[in-house]
Amino acid sequence: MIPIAFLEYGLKDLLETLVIATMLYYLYRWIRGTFAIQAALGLVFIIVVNAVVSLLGFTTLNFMLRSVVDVGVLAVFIIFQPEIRKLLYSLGQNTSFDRLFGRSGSEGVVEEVIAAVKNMAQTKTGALIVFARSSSLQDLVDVGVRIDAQVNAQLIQTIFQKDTPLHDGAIVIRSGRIVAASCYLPISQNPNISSVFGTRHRAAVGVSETNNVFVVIVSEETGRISVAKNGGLTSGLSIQKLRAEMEKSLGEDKEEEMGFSAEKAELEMN
Ligand SMILES: Nc1ncnc2c1ncn2[C@@H]1O[C@H](COP(=O)(O)OP(=O)(O)OP(=O)(O)O)[C@@H](O)[C@H]1O
Repeated sequence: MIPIAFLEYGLKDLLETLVIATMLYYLYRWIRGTFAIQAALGLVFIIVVNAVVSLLGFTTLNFMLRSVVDVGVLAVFIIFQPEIRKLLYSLGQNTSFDRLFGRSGSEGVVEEVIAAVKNMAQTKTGALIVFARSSSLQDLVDVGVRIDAQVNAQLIQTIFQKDTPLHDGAIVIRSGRIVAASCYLPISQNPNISSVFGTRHRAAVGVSETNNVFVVIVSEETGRISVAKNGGLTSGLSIQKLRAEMEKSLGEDKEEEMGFSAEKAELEMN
């Protein structure tokens, strides 16, 4: 034990401090760049003002602010609901055995998707392709149109062909198969997404905020290729860059660890 003023600080305390510091660091990384960080700053501001008011002895103001802080715990759960859901999702997913693809065949899937994306980008055919783990996104798949087909470039292009019944919404790929089309995804409320992106891109970011997914988007307006993961969006990818991103995020090495790269994609600001 090392005495620090009136405190006895031992090895156990040091360990506890390190655990708390690590938790806070990861919490910050989690919510960095999201709406939650602004809400967190707002809460911290109220707590600081409350402390100052209390020091100055303003009793009525102190009572009012304390009441606000008292309901803060409930507010935290409401404000951070998407982040908490994402945390619980990923904890559950990282302990489960399911994987993005079976051990074999993932390379073929990547090549088929790349071939489709290349053609759709050239012809400016809008597309939204979600790679999910084997038992995830069931609620979204259920409201889409069940397909259960091998991943094939021509099939993907046919699904996203304008004026066909299935072209609206997203396709979901799980365990190397297209499981559904016309899936409706949650739209991101992140205010940092540039206004040049419409609902297709916001839906891609939205589904990646609370699920461990990798999403490929082709813009109908510009033919631009983008990817979304971990609540971030990277836009204007070349086919080579897309292949690299897919291999990095869906590749077997990462798959061994956690299925997806934990690295956060940059949120497009322009
Ligand atoms: N919540 C959603 N889930 C799945 N797909 C969606 C969702 N919202 C919109 N889409 C798809 O996006 C299309 C509309 O795209 P919109 O033009 O609004 O977005 P965008 O990001 O500007 O895309 P683009 O660059 O292709 O125009 C819809 O026709 C539909 O296919």
